[in-house]
Amino acid sequence: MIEIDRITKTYGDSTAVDGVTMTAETGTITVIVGTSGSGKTTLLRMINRLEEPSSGEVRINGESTRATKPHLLRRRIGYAIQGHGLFPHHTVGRNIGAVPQLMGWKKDRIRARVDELLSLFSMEPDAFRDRYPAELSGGQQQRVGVARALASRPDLLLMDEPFGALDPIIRARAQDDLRRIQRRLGSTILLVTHDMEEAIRLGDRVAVMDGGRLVQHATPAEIIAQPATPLVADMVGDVERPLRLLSLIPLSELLEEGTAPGEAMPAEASLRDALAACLWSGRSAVPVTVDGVPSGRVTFEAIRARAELHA
Ligand SMILES: Nc1ncnc2c1ncn2[C@@H]1O[C@H](COP(=O)(O)OP(=O)(O)OP(=O)(O)O)[C@@H](O)[C@H]1O
Repeated sequence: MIEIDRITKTYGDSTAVDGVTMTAETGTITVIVGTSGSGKTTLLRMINRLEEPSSGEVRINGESTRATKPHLLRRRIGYAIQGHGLFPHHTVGRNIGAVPQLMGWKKDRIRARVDELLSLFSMEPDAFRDRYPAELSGGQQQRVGVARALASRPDLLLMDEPFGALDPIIRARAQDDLRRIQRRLGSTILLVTHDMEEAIRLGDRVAVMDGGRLVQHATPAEIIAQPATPLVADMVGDVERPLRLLSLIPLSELLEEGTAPGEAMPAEASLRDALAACLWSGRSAVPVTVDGVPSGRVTFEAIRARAELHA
């Protein structure tokens, strides 16, 4: 469990983080979201003591971070940043194995860990282990950056805009991967983003920062249903944009051949209605009629892909 206890950071007269208190349970993802300058990065960097708090403290599993030397603390806490920060002259394998090596793991154990992580991120170990970062695509570099941060099974993984540089479609895949791997490994993650949609998609809990303060800390469903401040409401409003756009597009646009179970919908109905029908009834597609005649189907996957184009 991570306990952030009345933590504050001031620079001269200005307060970057103002008395933030919150708890993150082990094995969960907490997403810290807020506009530029709201103090997210400063809050994150106080957890691994890249910044020292002006007051307050952080406890990891009951132990104050002040009790551990910063460089030792940082070996226990993974850190992944936008633009991945890979060592350009080291292979993918050496990059991922960097922290285990510092911790004195045996070669075989490091190798096994590197291969396990590459496989988890859908990168064939034999094909990628010995490549250099420059020989990878942006998305692959980003995955290696996250794999490196996870390599030593840290108590905690801090991620600062880890997907900020990725285009929206790859980004959605990267988020899905992270979620799957986090569940599999049981990692505890604190992730910073300015993107409320990412927060809602990834977070077990979402922490919204505004002007250095924590203005809401709740589940994604609570944030959507009961935004605590007008700013949170605005941020949530942006998320609905893809949904609003789906409500303007008729089923006829994504009509494909095939059948689907359940009640049919007319081709003039909106993608939003079909999405709701799929989610509500647990179907992966709905049958569609044109002028009352069964004429094919629209799949959940196709709607989702379309929504992502507008994200
Ligand atoms: N080293 C520093 N010296 C002085 N002021 C700083 C320093 N670091 C951050 N600040 C100020 O603290 C405030 C919070 O910055 P921080 O980087 O934590 O915000 P953020 O929410 O992460 O923003 P962004 O999304 O733009 O990265 C800002 O007003 C920033 O200018």
